[in-house]
Amino acid sequence: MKKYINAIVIILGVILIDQLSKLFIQRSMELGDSIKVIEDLFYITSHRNSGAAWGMLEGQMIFFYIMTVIVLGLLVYLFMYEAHSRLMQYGIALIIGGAIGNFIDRVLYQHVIDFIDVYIGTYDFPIFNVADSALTIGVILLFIHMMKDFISDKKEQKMK
Ligand SMILES: CCC[C@@H]1OC(=O)[C@@H](C)C[C@H](C)CCCCC(=O)CCC[C@@H](CC)/C=C\C=C(/COC)CC[C@@H](O)[C@@H](O)C[C@H](O)CNC1=O
Repeated sequence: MKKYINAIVIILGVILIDQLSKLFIQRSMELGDSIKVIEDLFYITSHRNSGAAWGMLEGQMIFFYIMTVIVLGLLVYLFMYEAHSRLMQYGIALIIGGAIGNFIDRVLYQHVIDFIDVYIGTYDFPIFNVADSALTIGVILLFIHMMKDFISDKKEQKMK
């Protein structure tokens, strides 16, 4: 039962922070406005994206609705029947929160509000948001969990 409470707190927390940050950007910045936070590294730039990462599948809202519902269904199943480690539970909760955060934008505005603008060297990484960050961190946690599983399986095989 505790794992559900932790997950619900994480999911609601991600959605709240994501939606509040997007609301702030909508209310206090014009589209295209950019505020320097750290010179040549980190800017807050008001941006909209009607696609997925890197603007893929621009405007394909029906695809995004279907994809997100499938992703969410899969993740809930995984969480209920396969998530035994906290790492996996937290990873899945972060991805669910991020997916819902962007889903709310897509349903309300048919685009996603982005504002985190970072430069890696001279490369201007695609502008993203809190939901994307939660999604990406969740994906990384799941990946670490899978690697740990893989390594421990290898060790067990060696001991046999
Ligand atoms: C992060 C997933 C993207 C997010 O997927 C979602 O919503 C999910 C729930 C539903 C999609 C309909 C389906 C996922 C497609 C897979 C995908 O896209 C593979 C991506 C890999 C990823 C590693 C996991 C890299 C990183 C991306 C970026 C940096 O993220 C920190 C760039 C973000 C900017 O392009 C920004 O404009 C994007 C905009 O905010 C809309 N966001 C989405 O579509």
